[in-house]
Amino acid sequence: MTAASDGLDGIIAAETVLSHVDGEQGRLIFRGHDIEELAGHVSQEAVAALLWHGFTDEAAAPETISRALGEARVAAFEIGRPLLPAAAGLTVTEGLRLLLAALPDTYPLPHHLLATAAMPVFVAALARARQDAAAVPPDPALPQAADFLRMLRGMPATPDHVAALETYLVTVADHGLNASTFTARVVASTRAGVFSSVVAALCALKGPLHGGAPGPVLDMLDAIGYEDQIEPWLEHAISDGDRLMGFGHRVYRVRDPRADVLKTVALSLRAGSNRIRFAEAVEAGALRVLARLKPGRRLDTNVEFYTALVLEALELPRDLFTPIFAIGRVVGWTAHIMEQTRGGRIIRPQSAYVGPMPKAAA
Ligand SMILES: CC(=O)SCCNC(=O)CCNC(=O)[C@H](O)C(C)(C)COP(=O)(O)OP(=O)(O)OC[C@H]1O[C@@H](n2cnc3c(N)ncnc32)[C@H](O)[C@@H]1OP(=O)(O)O
Ligand SMILES: O=C([O-])CC(=O)C(=O)O
Repeated sequence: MTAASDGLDGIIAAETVLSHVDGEQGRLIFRGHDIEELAGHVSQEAVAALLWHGFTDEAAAPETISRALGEARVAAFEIGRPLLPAAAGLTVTEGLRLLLAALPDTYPLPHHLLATAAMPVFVAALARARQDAAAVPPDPALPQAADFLRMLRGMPATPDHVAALETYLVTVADHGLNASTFTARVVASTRAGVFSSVVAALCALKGPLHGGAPGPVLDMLDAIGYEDQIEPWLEHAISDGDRLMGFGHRVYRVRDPRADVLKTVALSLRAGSNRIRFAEAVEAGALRVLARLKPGRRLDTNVEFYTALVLEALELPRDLFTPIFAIGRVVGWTAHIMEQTRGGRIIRPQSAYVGPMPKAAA
């Protein structure tokens, strides 16, 4: 047997038509479209139409999907609202895990639609419940991004906020075989169903090394505080063995293309603000420090650095960042789940046993 690959690095574990991450060129393609062609130009529903195409029975037009998601948000609200008291005392991500796990496998709506629609409904209701505010019912006529902000805030969001969130949700919709998508595909490969696969994916996303990085990015900016502290603070963090959140990637050896897409969004919301200028200085300092202290590894900015600044500019609380990532990524998860269950075999790699062998019989 060959040696194990640490972290499955470089192992190709699935064929997919959904997305391609070109780590050398810094390019991300969704089904034949560069991310720059989609983000800021199309709706989340249009990306769902693109990624789900061929896996579902319903017509793939974005308007049809928008209507179906609207109806599914109403259904999700009916399922989730009575369960909110059970989430008291949990974080929003933990509450989301609980409510998603309660989606019944027998529910008579297409499960990829209900899982996708449930995300904004549950996140908004859980965030409001935390502040003793009543859940706001969905408006099925709105697109997901606009309805999420409306359900969260209890009032319609401004067009610039809706557009910024929409761009973010499109940007993070899919990303090859990242940890959460791989998890979704493993669970789907056992035929456990869409809801179980999505719950498992959310659990993988929750970790700080994957979708949990943007909140800590802001914590890092706050902790650094002043321009003259940037490099000393970062050097100290690395010498303590910490990782700089928002930097490094398993696949990209150059800058993550989504960083520039989201930097443009952050600038559009907060042009000329001290916060963005400071973040740019921290980014530049981090790249210098990483090149100096980790010379063997090409570490660059990843999607999470400017995600943090976009979500902060949208005045969203830090503990909602991971669940909001899930509102975008569920489109990719469900597409991969459907792709995996179309004839894919159970995912079952092997391990190399390095433990002791039984003692020979005396
Ligand atoms: C949506 C997303 O999930 S994007 C990723 C979000 N996560 C983060 O931003 C967290 C910070 N980044 C990281 O922890 C990593 O870069 C990961 C998890 C994203 C990728 O990890 P891997 O490709 O497995 O890199 P690996 O863990 O093998 O690290 C290789 C070397 O680079 C170093 N390194 C990698 N990322 C960083 C970082 N952000 N800061 C400091 N050092 C780093 C490691 O310490 C290691 O060096 P060492 O061998 O001297 O210890
Ligand atoms: O691809 C990865 O490993 C992590 C990532 O950037 C994502 O999931 O968007």
